[in-house]
Amino acid sequence: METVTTIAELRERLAPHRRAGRTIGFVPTMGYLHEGHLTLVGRARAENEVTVVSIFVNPLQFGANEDLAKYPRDLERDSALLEQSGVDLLFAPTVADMYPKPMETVVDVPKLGSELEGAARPGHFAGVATVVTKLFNIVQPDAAYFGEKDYQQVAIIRRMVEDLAQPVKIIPVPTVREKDGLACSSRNVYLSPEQRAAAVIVPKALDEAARLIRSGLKDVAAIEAQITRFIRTEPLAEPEVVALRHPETLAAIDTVSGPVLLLLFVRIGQTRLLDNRVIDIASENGMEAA
Ligand SMILES: Nc1ncnc2c1ncn2[C@@H]1O[C@H](COP(=O)(O)OP(=O)(O)OP(=O)(O)O)[C@@H](O)[C@H]1O
Ligand SMILES: CC(C)(CO)[C@@H](O)C(=O)[O-]
Ligand code: BAL
Repeated sequence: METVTTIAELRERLAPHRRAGRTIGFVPTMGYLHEGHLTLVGRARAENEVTVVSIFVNPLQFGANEDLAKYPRDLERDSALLEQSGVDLLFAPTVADMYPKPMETVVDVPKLGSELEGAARPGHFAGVATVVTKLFNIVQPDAAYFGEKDYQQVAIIRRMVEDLAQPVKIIPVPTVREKDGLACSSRNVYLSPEQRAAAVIVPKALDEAARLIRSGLKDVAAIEAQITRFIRTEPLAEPEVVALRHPETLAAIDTVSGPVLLLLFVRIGQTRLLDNRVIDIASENGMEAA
């Protein structure tokens, strides 16, 4: 594996691969890698001839009072993990490499980006769409891999790629979880042992919603209210977003009449945990019948 830090160097290293017509798979990350990231890398490697991973903690997607300065970083450990995983190129630019001038240009998907997690983090998704577009322009991958844990992020990136005809295939990858069900996340490291134990309420709330829907509850407001109460049974947990939505459009719905997305954004102390599940009772029943 080779590590490069500048846009020019990365383009230079990729040029021979591109001339040889090799397919390029790309995994954008903010580093402090865990099993979730390594699963994306595994998919990229299996499906492409060349694998590029980026590690860049993007200031554009952090609000003024967020954790940009304390976001966990360990490039040495990350490089070793990526090397072991068979990655070809690691792109690890500094902020000055990525943004030599203050950015004037913004890519925004304002409707999808301003609600749910976007309402709690104004400007966040414009920062994500802008850096992902810039990274796509630098790497020019055939396929890019994103975790479904960040469900709204995947929806926004898909829409951006479609609207702007960006020539890249977006591949969503299912959420990788710890043994007790908590989704792997770099920010889990912020949790004290007591908060880490409390965090299991998040995947449990996904199970509880599936149970309520399976039992025949269809009224979305009633299910959201019950899940909010369920999360609050854990005194350390404060639900910020509990939303049942259409799984493809993320549109609000009144009644469960097919597959639904439950999206959760839960604060434990200062740490916000994100999780979601698509609940599809018809297909569960179909599987039972098969
Ligand atoms: N548990 C997971 N399973 C699968 N993919 C994941 C998981 N966690 C993160 N990813 C994906 O890895 C990519 C890089 O994410 P990022 O570096 O922000 O990690 P993260 O763990 O989500 O960090 P954070 O704690 O900041 O949310 C994103 O596409 C993200 O969706
Ligand atoms: C896609 C991404 C790397 C853009 O900074 C980030 O939002 C993330 O890690 O999910
Ligand atoms: N996991 C998405 C990146 C962020 O929270 O800023």
